[in-house]
Amino acid sequence: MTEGIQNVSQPQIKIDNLNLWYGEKQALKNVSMQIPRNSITALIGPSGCGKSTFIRCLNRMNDLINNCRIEGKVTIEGKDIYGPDVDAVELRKNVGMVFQKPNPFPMSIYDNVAYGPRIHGADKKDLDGIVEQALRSAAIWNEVSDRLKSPALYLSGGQQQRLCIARTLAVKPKTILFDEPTSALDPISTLRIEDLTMELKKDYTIVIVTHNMQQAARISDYTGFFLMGELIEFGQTRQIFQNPREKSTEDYITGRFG
Ligand SMILES: Nc1ncnc2c1ncn2[C@@H]1O[C@H](COP(=O)(O)OP(=O)(O)OP(=O)(O)O)[C@@H](O)[C@H]1O
Repeated sequence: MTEGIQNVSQPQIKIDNLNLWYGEKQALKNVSMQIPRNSITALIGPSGCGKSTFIRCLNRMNDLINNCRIEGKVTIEGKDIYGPDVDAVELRKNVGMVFQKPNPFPMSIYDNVAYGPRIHGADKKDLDGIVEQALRSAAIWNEVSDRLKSPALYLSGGQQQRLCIARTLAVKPKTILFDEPTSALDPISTLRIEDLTMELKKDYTIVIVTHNMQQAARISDYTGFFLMGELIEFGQTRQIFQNPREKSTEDYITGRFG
């Protein structure tokens, strides 16, 4: 990797020499990155370059995949998340994830948001407040406050995605991973999620995988460009888009390949 942001003081997430194999196939090659807190980091690159694989390493989602082997170190808030004493369920509470396709549970709007806090032992009397707060933070409260008991699957795709964000916020993570959160949404819903993401960075550290260059340029503070499992370039978004150091970065963001 070329010069980028090498030494962030107290990064929220620090990745050192991360390598990952699916069976014989190496999907991540020696990736190092430091992600500052309360920032948005966009990960871009052509299909199959390892963006989703990388983001899944940050909350150990790859643990769930057979024949997946990981080497290297991922530290979040100073703690090695692959250390022997780490509880992956607890980790995923702190490092929430929102997926490409909105995936509400087949239950009411209220129960979708209350689900996580209930599992983690929230007091029943606190649940109404937690649910309302999460729905407000995800900018959907005004649209659903009068029908909290109706099925989440009745909501539009954009509303479902904001509900999924509310569900993630309800367990009070510090970091949120977004894996192409708007690729299934129309342009208006996309802009709403983008505005929401920028709002959320006040309180959270956000990492977002996106195929949408305008989105990365619009909302992120830092951008990492991946190519065939390698992090080719990582730096401030403005620098990556206006003055990339690597020719392959420039080719990608100007649409010459990918
Ligand atoms: N569970 C798996 N088993 C085997 N190979 C996998 C698995 N998941 C991903 N891969 C392979 O790892 C490589 C990286 O995939 P990944 O999904 O991380 O790329 P990506 O950059 O997120 O792609 P896209 O933009 O298309 O979502 C690809 O070659 C993919 O086929």
